[in-house]
Amino acid sequence: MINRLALIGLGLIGGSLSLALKERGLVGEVVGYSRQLQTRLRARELGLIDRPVDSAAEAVRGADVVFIATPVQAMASVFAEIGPELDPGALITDGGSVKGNVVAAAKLSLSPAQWGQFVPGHPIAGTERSGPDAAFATLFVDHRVILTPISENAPEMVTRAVDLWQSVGAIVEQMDVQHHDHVLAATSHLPHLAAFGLVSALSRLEERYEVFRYAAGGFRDFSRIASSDPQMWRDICVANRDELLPMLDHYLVELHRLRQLIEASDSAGVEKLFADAKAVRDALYRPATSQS
Ligand SMILES: NC(=O)c1ccc[n+]([C@@H]2O[C@H](COP(=O)([O-])OP(=O)(O)OC[C@H]3O[C@@H](n4cnc5c(N)ncnc54)[C@H](O)[C@@H]3O)[C@@H](O)[C@H]2O)c1
Ligand SMILES: O=C(O)C(=O)C[C@]1(C(=O)O)C=C[C@@H](O)C=C1
Repeated sequence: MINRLALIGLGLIGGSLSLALKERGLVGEVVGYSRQLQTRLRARELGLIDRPVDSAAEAVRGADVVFIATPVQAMASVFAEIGPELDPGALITDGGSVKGNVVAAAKLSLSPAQWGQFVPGHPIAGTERSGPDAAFATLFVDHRVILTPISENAPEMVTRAVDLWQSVGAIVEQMDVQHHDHVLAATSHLPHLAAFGLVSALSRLEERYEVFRYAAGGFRDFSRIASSDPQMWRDICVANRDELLPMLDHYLVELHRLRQLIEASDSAGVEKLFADAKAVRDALYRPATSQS
């Protein structure tokens, strides 16, 4: 049970965590701060927070849990602002999609005595929608949450972070910060880059209006995530560039290989590449049978 939760960033992720805790009766009061007054008022109207405040520092005063859910590059200034106001017993955690830069920002802005309180986290759950209206209470149910504890963490703080996510139905795993950023570059950051890139490329075609008029299911499925928030994805791509760029190069090599096969009218080669990819994806998303 949390007495007072400080929520910094009142959008899809922060709002959904708050709704999930409130729905289960696991939190006393939720105090919220977001940059814009309009967002804070909307968050209260939607019941995501009980009390909007005018600064991150004010939000964390007296809180026993602090959850930061702003875009990842904004977290450095948040840590700097909240540091002097944090309760020494408070758990500080976040939902950022990149962990390396967030941990570096925390270490730079919090005092070494506070490092042990910060347990970095990342819910592998989301949608292409953002802002307080996008939040919903069931977002994390049966979804993985990756915690990337740091060596300074007090074991009690890690346990509290695990309990927090499990209490809203998530499956918690732990991994090393750098490994997290490597793996997520592949399965989350690269696909978003590909989707934004495809829509951008098509929108530059002279015949774009004609092209988009006939866009159907395939384009819709592939491009859904290009409707995601540009600021959030700008921050992720820049913060994780060291892992993302080699992954992008790896993808470009594969696209180039495919291009060569098609150019050579190598039907067998094209079919094999597609069949191998289909087998991998089918295995990943095989529908559950009644026996399994
Ligand atoms: N959207 C997803 O699918 C998803 C999934 C997992 C993790 N994440 C991560 O969670 C975090 C939040 O993402 P989201 O989808 O909730 O975004 P969102 O845009 O819905 O919400 C972000 C909130 O942060 C506020 N904000 C921005 N800068 C701020 C600042 N300097 N100080 C205070 N508030 C500020 C915004 O006004 C907004 O209310 C990001 O770090 C993102 O990488 C997102
Ligand atoms: O389903 C979506 O729309 C998402 O983009 C969710 C998604 C992803 O799967 O890539 C996006 C960012 C995250 O940090 C975690 C989850």
